[in-house]
Amino acid sequence: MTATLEHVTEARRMIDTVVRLRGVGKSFGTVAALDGVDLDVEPGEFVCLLGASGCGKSTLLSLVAGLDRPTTGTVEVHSGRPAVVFQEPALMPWLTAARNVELPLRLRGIGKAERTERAARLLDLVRLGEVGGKRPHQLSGGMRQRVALARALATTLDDTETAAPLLLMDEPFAALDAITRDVLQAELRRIWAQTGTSVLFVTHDVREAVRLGQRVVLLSSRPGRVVREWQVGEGGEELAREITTELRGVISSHARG
Ligand SMILES: Nc1ncnc2c1ncn2[C@@H]1O[C@H](COP(=O)(O)OP(=O)(O)OP(=O)(O)O)[C@@H](O)[C@H]1O
Repeated sequence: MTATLEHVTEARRMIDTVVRLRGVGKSFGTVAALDGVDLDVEPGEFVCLLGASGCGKSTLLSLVAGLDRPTTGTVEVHSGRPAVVFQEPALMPWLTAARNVELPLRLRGIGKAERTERAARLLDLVRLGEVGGKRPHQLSGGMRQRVALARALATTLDDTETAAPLLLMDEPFAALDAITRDVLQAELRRIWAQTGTSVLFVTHDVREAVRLGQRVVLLSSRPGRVVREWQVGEGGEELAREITTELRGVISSHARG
C-alpha cells in the first residue's frame, strides 16, 4: 500500500501540467463565447476563474471536462477522470448519500466491499460520516453539496492509479446561504490540502476567488479572454479590492462595446 502511494506521488510529481489550454476559442453560431484563451493548471494547484455573468466561464469548464470541443485551439487534460461539481448537487433522490458516492465506483466495476469502504472514507472526509444512510431530501442544501463533493472525489481520486486528480467546480456554493457558503469554502480548502487534487473553480464572486484560490484568473466579457491573473498571497482584502476594480473595468468596457 505504501509503495503504491509512493508511486502515485512520484507520478504526480512527473506531470508538470494537469490542464493546458492554448489559443482556445468557442463559438455558438454567431456568438463568440471564448477567444484565444491560454491557461495552465499545475498538479495540486487551486485556480479560480473569475468573470462577469455570461463571459464564458461555464463554457471553458465544459471544454476542460470534455463535454464539448473548442472551435479553435487545443485543450489538453492530463488527468484520469476529471470530476465536475455544479451549482446543483444533482444527486439521485432514490439513493442514500453513501450510494450516491458509490455510484461512480460502481460504474467503474469496483466491487461492493471496496466501494462501501471508499464511500465511507469520503463521507468522513466531507464530515458526513453519520448520515450515509439518509436520502438527499433528508439533508440540508449544504449537506447535499458535501455529498456531491464526496461523489466527485470518488470519481477523480484513486489510490491505485497514477493519474493526477482534477476537480472542476462551476459556482458550487452560489445557491447556498452566506453562512453555509462560508463553512463550505473552509471545508473545500481543507479537503484540497488533504487530497492534493488540482482544482479549477469558476466564480463571479471576487472574495470567494481570493479566499479559495492560489491564483485568480480574470476573464473578460464576451468573448471571454484572459485579462489578468494574480497570485494570492498575504493581504487578501487589498487584493480583493484591486481585482474588484479590474472586474468593474472589464464589465463597463463590455457595456460600452
Ligand atoms: N449551448 C449554447 N448555445 C448557444 N449559446 C451558448 C451555449 N452555451 C453558452 N452559450 C453562450 O455563450 C456565452 C457564455 O456562456 P457561459 O454559460 O459559458 O457563461 P458564464 O460566464 O458561465 O455565465 P454565468 O456566470 O451566467 O453562468 C453566453 O453568451 C451564452 O449565451
